[in-house]
Amino acid sequence: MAPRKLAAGNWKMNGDLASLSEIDQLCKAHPDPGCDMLICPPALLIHPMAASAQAHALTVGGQDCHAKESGAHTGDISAVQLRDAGAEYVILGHSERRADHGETNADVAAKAAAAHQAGLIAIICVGETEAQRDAGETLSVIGEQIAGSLPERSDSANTVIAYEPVWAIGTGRTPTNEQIAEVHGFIRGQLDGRTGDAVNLRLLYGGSVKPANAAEIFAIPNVDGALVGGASLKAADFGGIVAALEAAG
Ligand SMILES: O=C[C@H](O)COP(=O)(O)O
Repeated sequence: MAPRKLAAGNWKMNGDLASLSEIDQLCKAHPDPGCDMLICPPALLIHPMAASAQAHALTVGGQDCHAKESGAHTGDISAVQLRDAGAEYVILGHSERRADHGETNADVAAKAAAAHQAGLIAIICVGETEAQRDAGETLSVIGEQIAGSLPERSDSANTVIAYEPVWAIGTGRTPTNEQIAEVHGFIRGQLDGRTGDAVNLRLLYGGSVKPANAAEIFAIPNVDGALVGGASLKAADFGGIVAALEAAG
């Protein structure tokens, strides 16, 4: 059976305790969603959000984790600690972490292995910069990121991949449907042979997804959901994306 599609929200460094009211509204509007619904808030909000999500069909995730389980790593959070706080997923290798914190594919693979060990589902992000796309390097960059960022024993139960072209994040620009289809088809092919169940591993598209363009994006082959930034902050916007994913079936 094909896995349920996934609407994932990444709040990035936005939101506070008062923002939890958005979660209440989202859960009330979608008490029994026809897809998996996930919000990854800043770390400080994971525990209270997970507590209010407990009675609802919402899961909560982290935005990063350390590769080690514990120790002298000031300011970092381990996968085990995320799990303890109520997280079920963790986003890893987001382009903002790769750029701001110099995370390499090997770093991402080590973090993903720790996430799997802790029982978290890793959402591993890949994507090309505009310069790489213009240079015709999109597929080779993504091939390298997939090869280097997925630890051994990655499968559809513990891993999700998000394709996020760096130039589409927060810009209002999106690739053409053909460009998304090409990259998602390519990623599916790369997974074949690496995981026993490549066909079931969920591939998300991320980058300026809004209620207005969600239905069109979800109709593209091999798009199993979205990783949403700005439009995940408000219940009404994210709810519109959830509704489009439900309608896509
Ligand atoms: O993780 C989410 C992505 O970076 C997309 O962000 P955006 O929807 O604001 O473009």
